Amino acid sequence: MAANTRPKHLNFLTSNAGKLREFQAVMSNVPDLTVTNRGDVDIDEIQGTIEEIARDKASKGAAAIDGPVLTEDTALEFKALNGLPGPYIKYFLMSLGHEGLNNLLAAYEDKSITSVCTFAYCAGPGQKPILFQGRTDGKLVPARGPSNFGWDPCFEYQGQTYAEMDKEEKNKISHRGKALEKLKAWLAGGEVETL
Ligand SMILES: O=c1nc[nH]c2c1ncn2[C@H]1C[C@H](O)[C@@H](COP(=O)(O)OP(=O)(O)OP(=O)(O)O)O1
Ligand SMILES: [Mg+2]
Repeated sequence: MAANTRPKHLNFLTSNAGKLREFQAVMSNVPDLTVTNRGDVDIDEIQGTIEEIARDKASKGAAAIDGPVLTEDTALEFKALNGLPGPYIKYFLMSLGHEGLNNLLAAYEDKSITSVCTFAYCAGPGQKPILFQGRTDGKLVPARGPSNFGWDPCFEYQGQTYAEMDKEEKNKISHRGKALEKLKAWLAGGEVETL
């Protein structure tokens, strides 16, 4: 896609306030870009790989609103569990809570986890989504810090949990911050790694 055909507007479909807050903090000052959000479009999420789920969600979103959309999927991979819960982390978190997530790794010495953020841009119904992915390695720990965004209190990166960091600090090193750097570079016409 030529640089001059890259979008000047992003309509981010998400019902998650934490995702939206971090997205807006990074994207609201991008030159020549406007962003909007819709949280009311219900998209059934399929089972599959992170990338399959991300593509399907963006395609369904574009069909639902009959226009261009940006969607995002977040996964949390536990190394000792060969990548699970991965894209199903939402349901694990809802059912088990922070303590239950830690219990999943009680039998394992290796507490390594990776947060994975995948933004998907779909230019309209029937168009192939373009994926921008960011990954950050960390450690699963008992909850520390404010509990206002998902599993943030349990994700430790270099001695601090995501929840203990201030917002700017998290965006600098997080899965979402890295994915948004790729998206921004692409919007500016650059060659970036997409999926
Ligand atoms: O940076 C994060 N720090 C902590 N927790 C996070 C983060 N990012 C997503 N999360 C949580 C939200 C949900 O429990 C699950 C992802 O599920 P996921 O389907 O991608 O999100 P969602 O359903 O809440 O919003 P959406 O409307 O965009 O699908 O991980
Ligand atoms: Mg979801």
